[in-house]
Amino acid sequence: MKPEPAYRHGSAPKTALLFCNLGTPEAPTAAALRTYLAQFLSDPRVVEIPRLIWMLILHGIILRVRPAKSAAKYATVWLPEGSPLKVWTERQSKLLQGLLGERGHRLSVRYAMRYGQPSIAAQLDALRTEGATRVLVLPAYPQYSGATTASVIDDVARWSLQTRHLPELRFINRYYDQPQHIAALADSVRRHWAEHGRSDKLVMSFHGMPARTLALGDPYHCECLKTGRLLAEALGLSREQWLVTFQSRFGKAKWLEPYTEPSLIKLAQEGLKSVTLICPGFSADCLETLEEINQEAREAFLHAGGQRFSYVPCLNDDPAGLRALADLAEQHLQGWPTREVADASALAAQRERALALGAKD
Ligand SMILES: C=CC1=C(C)c2cc3[nH]c(cc4nc(cc5[nH]c(cc1n2)c(C)c5CCC(=O)O)C(CCC(=O)O)=C4C)c(C)c3C=C
Ligand SMILES: [Fe+2]
Ligand SMILES: [Fe+2]
Repeated sequence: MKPEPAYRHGSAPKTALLFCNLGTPEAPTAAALRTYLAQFLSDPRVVEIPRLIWMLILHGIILRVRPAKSAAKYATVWLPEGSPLKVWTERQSKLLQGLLGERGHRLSVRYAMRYGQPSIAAQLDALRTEGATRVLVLPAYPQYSGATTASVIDDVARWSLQTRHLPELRFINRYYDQPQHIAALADSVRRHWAEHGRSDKLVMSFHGMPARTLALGDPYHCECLKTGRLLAEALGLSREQWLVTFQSRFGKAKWLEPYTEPSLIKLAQEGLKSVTLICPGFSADCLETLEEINQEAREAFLHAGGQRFSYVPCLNDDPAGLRALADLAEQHLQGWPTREVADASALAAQRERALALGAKD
């Protein structure tokens, strides 16, 4: 166990919000991708193949081939400030801090990445040093899956195994069906249609998962389908006007179906002329939405005979999306009095009492 700040009598409880996203490479280079993919793909929550066999495949084949290919894709979406996923996640956490502050909450908001920097452990250490005694962990995934949400919880648990004086911990497992979240998504589609025109179909593409995880009890597939239904209902779409698909298949095994790109090609070949794409499983734009959807899938649809492909950005810094996250945080902060103004005299009296009892300050 690592050394910790000395215990201080009479410190006021302090609450923090830790906003955790997946993580991203430090640069769009093969070397940075190798480091990132090695950590990401070694997580047994992400690849559920017997360890020894998987480590041989990962280090013998994948980490020799994929880094350069993925780096080239990242280079097409990289921003002057860095990886889109990191730029958005950092901005979301700052805006969330401001929004909760405006609502009168005194709490510190930090973001962390499950893979790469800033790590969950480093941010939890920093919060402990700041004196946080209560931490609400918000994984930036609307739908729960073992590969994402549970992996964030694993990482917090790993940190807690090394920590003596633990803060109270709470976790938000999902928010896909929160009415404010669905309303923010629906509004973003309506605004997009007002600006770019409506299409024949709305395709909602979610990150895929191996199909077997559904049979093994992962709720992700159900939560994606329900997100699709709720969003379609909010937009007043009839059943033939929308479709849920799954992207980002990895490896040869069967993943959740229907797959996004083959579905778009089939739709175009059947005569569909225009399509609107949205990725409601991603809280921020990243490689998977900007490159795989807005570049690759767009090209596949147009090449197969489609005429118009329009992409609705993720909620990113959308004010309604952030208000939904702030509402969600407030709901889960209940019972933790973040609005309580620390009463200096009560605190001083508490310290006096502790000293009178002979406790060391
Ligand atoms: C190998 C298995 C993978 C599983 C299972 C998986 C699940 C999963 N991932 C996300 C969200 C994101 N994934 C992103 C990138 C990405 N995902 C995988 C593999 C699996 N994901 C890889 C190898 C990569 C890296 C890029 C590449 O080489 O293709 C990202 C984008 C990160 C970025 O830097 O922009 C996100 C976000 C979810 C939600 C999910 C399961 C529900
Ligand atoms: Fe992924
Ligand atoms: Fe991808």
